[in-house]
Amino acid sequence: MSDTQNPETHEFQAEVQQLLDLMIHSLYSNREIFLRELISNAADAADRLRFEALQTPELNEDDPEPRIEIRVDEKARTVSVIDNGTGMDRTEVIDHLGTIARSGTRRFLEAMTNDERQNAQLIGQFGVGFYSAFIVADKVTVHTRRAGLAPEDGVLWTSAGKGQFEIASLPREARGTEVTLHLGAEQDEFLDRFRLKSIVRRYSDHIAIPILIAEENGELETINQASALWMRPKSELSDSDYHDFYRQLTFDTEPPLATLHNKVEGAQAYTSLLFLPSQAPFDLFEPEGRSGLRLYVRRVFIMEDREHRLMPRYLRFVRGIIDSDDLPLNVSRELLQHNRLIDRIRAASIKRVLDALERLAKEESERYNSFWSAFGTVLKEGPVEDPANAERIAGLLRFYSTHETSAPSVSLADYIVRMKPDQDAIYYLTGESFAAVSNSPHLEAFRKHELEVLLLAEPVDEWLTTHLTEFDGHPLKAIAKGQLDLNQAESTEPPAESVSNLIERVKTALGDRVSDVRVSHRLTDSPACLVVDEGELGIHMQRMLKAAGHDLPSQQPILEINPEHAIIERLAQMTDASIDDWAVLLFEQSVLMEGGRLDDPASFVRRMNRLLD
Ligand SMILES: Nc1ncnc2c1ncn2[C@@H]1O[C@H](COP(=O)(O)OP(=O)(O)OP(=O)(O)O)[C@@H](O)[C@H]1O
Repeated sequence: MSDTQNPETHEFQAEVQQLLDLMIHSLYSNREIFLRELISNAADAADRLRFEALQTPELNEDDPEPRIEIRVDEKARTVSVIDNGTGMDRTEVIDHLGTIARSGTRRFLEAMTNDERQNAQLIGQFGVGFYSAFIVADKVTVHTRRAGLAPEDGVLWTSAGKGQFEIASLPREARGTEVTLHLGAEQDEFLDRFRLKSIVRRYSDHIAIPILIAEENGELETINQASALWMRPKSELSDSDYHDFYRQLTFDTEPPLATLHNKVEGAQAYTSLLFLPSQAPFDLFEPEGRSGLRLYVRRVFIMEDREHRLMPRYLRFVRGIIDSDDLPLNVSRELLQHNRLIDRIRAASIKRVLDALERLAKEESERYNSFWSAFGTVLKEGPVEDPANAERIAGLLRFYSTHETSAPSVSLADYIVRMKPDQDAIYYLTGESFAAVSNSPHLEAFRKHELEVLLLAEPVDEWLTTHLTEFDGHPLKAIAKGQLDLNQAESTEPPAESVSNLIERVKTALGDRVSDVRVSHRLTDSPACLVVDEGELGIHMQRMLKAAGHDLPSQQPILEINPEHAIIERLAQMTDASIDDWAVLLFEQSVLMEGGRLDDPASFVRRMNRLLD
């Protein structure tokens, strides 16, 4: 290419080089995916152009039909992927093909392991795209021209993937991008058209744009189906059609747990094709995770639903597409925010997903449990985010309980079936970790009375329980809050005088560390525990909020002591000054049992040693 001008050499951003090196090593056994990635970029560029041309029809020039072409040159040992999409201008080439703009790729680098298979899956999920070309090529050139610019504005990008790339001006008549791979030694299999076609069919069959290959005699053959799969009638589609489409959409290697394909006719027509994945993507909990549905209007790709307008955040694991016949093609993000049509599509889609989950829970509880272990934490955001559906979502929740400690598989309905005849609430305990809640002293009285308690140890549980206050007419009650009267008779008896005296002395010793000290009716084996008043934030919740930087009004817990415990009996008889140490120690023990931290651990140790001495 002798007529290039203004050549410049640029360094790759450090992470790009790192990514390239890692990718070449870890994906070698899966190297055919480079073609999927290049085709996917070409299709994205075509989609973008279609969208931009709605506003600016001139961008189509006189070539409005999108297409992707694969060309092989056996002599030069090159494979090219050519599109007539948006193309790139010089700045875009430098920005997009020299840096890693997306934070997802950075996280991919962090998540990389030494395990090749895992990395291949990872890379699939992150879709690191363009750079995968270097797995099979020892040199890559990109010749591109931005739609709407003059042929002289064409740009040539060249790199051997070794730290640098060159960029130069090179006129290009055709709009769009041509990526040419100069195959490395031993990559001749990718000169075989038959092999290329089978890769395209495997990975890119449902790309809604024709993918053509130039045969040796120059004739063009269309390789893929090139139709929007979701527009075909259900009866024509097999499970494997859906799976292939799902794989292309999500790069997920596992087939989906459920596929929901619906065509809604009538006043508002739209088609939705929704998938419930069977495994969680890596970025499920990232604020900018690539979750979300894709919105189409009459087969034209409009945008990804990053703002969760089509599907709420607590269902962000649902993948798929919505294709509306009635939205305007020039729909903008702002318009999406306030659109009754979108509201209706959203409500109907939520309903479809909840229906499907209920069906799965009822008919295939084991698969539902595996769904739960992948996405349960996300679904627990539901009652907070979507109060209108809170009761339905609550029915889908699963928990550990004192009845079932091996897996979180207890539903609220299961719990209700096991309730005692006079039991008036669904009991639960929240805390820092499963170990902390399942060994908590708060459970002692419940164990004694054989009352089941749900054990909640995820951070989201604190929010969940502030919003989910009843289920099926039964209130949910935190067992670490308020007074507990499981056995009315016991609690009405006034404490013995020695115990009342002890309580007064402990109160004095603890000062403003506690708001009260009282006799407990929830302990059998432990000497003391901490509780908060009904209506106050739980101890664990207070700690989480403080850790997140919230300024909370100080709420001191209540220390409850168990007068039947040997230590308390002994303390009640004690008269010397060491009672102060004992009081503080009881308090500190109780903080530790809650999974909390001591403000002054050194004093705790000294105090304990004094008493042991
Ligand atoms: N054929 C193309 N036409 C126009 N722009 C392209 C083309 N190929 C790549 N690009 C630009 O380069 C960017 C980087 O591509 P790359 O494949 O590395 O990541 P991506 O496509 O953004 O992400 P992913 O592949 O994970 O979806 C793209 O976002 C796009 O802006």
